Amino acid sequence: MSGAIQVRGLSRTFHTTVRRPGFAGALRSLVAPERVAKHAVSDITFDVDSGELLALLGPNGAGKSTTIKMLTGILTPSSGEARVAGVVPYQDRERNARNIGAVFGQRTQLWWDLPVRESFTILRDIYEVPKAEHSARLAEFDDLLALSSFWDTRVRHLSLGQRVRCDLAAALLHDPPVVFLDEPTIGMDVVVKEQVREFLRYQVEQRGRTVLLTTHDMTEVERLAERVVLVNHGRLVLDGTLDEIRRKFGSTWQVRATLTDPHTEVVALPGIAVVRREGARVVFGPDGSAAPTVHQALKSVIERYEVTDIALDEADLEDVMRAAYIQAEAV
Ligand SMILES: Nc1ncnc2c1ncn2[C@@H]1O[C@H](COP(=O)(O)OP(=O)(O)OP(=O)(O)O)[C@@H](O)[C@H]1O
Repeated sequence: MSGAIQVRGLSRTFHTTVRRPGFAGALRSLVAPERVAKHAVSDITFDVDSGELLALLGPNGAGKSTTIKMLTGILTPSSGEARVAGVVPYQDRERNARNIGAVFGQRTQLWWDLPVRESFTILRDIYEVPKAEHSARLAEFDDLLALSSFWDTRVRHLSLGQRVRCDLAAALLHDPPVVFLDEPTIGMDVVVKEQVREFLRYQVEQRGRTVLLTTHDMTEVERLAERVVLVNHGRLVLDGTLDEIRRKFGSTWQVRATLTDPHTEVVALPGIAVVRREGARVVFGPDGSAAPTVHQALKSVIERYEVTDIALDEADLEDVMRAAYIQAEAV
């Protein structure tokens, strides 16, 4: 196996009892409970390379959180195997905890009644971070996340955006090579979201951390991830770069060009059809074959024709992912 995160045939089934409706049903359930199996994650395999940010996407209930819980050692898989920085997380939780940072957007790992500063001191002692390193790291986090204005505020009094910024800093205080983020920016305003994204980009590009992120925010995916893994009903349905996914599911782009010479002969280019022509104005689109990305198409048109104006319409990532989900439903 290679990669900072290695997932092989990972599965997790939950067994729950269901209550039958009505009084008689409730009585029957008490005597003879009906057990149902929920396959939350089924036979998932993927790798995340060192220094890569991967977005794990999928509709509600697809199995993203369950996957992250297995990789952070909170849950044990029913079958399959995972390694995070060389450690099997659910077998060696303590070693795994030293190698990873985790933020679950809805929950906090900070001490509710303590000021932020004290929470950070406790974490410093737990992870045995030398004092000088701790101070240097806090200064870096403060620079990127502007934490110092609420250092002395009790965690319970922080706003959501402030609290998640503190959680991010707390998760990275012991310098873990691998970071798991489950919907880190949920409910944040756009300014704070951008601040968090900037912070994550810095952690990946400058600090070489490996990040596995789940989100329903497609702007976040576009800004941060090069590669995405899409799960649906617990199964992996797609693993590819954003460009590959756009090519597969988002073939609705158009390039609109105005030619310098309206008499230029216009022909189709590889993968690109002429959708419409009105004098100098030409609209190009994908020809249905292995179509290029909108950016490749733009380059081909500019290289081939002399134009006075060029514009592009691209299916946004929400549309692309919707098409991917719909196709996945049909499988
Ligand atoms: N402890 C549990 N017991 C029983 N079923 C569970 C348990 N945890 C999760 N599930 C079920 O497993 C499936 C996957 O849930 P999971 O939380 O992993 O989805 P998700 O992709 O993270 O969804 P969301 O985007 O809504 O957070 C769901 O059908 C959920 O109801």
